[in-house]
Amino acid sequence: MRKIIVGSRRSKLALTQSNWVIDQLKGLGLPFEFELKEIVTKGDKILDVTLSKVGGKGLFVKEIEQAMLDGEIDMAIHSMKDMPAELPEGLTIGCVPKREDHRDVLISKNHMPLSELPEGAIIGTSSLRRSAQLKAQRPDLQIKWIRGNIDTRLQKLKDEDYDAIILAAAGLSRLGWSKDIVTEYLDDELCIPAVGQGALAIECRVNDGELLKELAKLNCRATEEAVLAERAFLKTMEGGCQVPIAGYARKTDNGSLEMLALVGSPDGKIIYRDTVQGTEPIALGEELAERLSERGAKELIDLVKEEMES
Ligand SMILES: NCc1[nH]cc(CCC(=O)O)c1CC(=O)O
Repeated sequence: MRKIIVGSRRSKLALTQSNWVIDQLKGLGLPFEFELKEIVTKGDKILDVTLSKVGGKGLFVKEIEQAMLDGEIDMAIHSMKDMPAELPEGLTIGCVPKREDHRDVLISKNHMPLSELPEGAIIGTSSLRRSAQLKAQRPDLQIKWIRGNIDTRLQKLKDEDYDAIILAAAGLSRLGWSKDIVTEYLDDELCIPAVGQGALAIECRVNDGELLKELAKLNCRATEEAVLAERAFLKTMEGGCQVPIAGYARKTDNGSLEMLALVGSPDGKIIYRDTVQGTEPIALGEELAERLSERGAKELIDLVKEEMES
């Protein structure tokens, strides 16, 4: 029986996700043995620097991808939202399992929802997307960067002067946290999630036909289509992660796809958002990107990029 080497970051979330996928694949009776191999990435080593300053998204993914291209590992499980818009040549997302809850949640010290937090309350997040959307609703809020894994952030909320933090619902539930710790689920009106949030990406080599054929058994078509639309949007916007950018697509009851997206300024003063419906995922994501661009989102992105570079 072929042994599939699964590369994983060493974080608790990454290991949990990797083991979950392996269990699912075993449950589906795949004709493979699996072995988990831990890989310590650059992103895990520099946890005290703001993500967008050290190369952003690709950081956690790149070294694992290199190991796959080098044949040291055969597949890897990533949080879809950590995946850059484009994959290196030779690699592909072979399977997208069913999406978890896509929403962000607010967890506040005194269990006060966003609307009741006191004037000037301190919110912990290091996501421009989250801070821009919160500031758009509540310009008085103070954003204080917070880094570290999910458990660390929850501990910092207890120990430090944050009034609340924002986390992804999916990460919390995968790590086994009860829904009771959530103060408020942020709906799409309040905070559109990151592209891919709540979904997983199983990455492997394009030419590994044997593995690809078997991975298809765990694929969720509805999630795959939603993620295709969201990632087409991301790619067309060329946002990088210096710019608040959000996108979420879902299948509607009539079988078509509905997608909403947002691009904004980091201070939340400028927000472009729109929604489209359609049937072809990639075209849908591109259409939304073009619509936002026409209204000024592209100039905003270029402006923020220029400011970052100067
Ligand atoms: N930003 C880091 C990150 N990458 C993936 C998740 C878990 C949620 C997911 O898989 O979408 C998280 C934690 C968070 O944002 O709270």
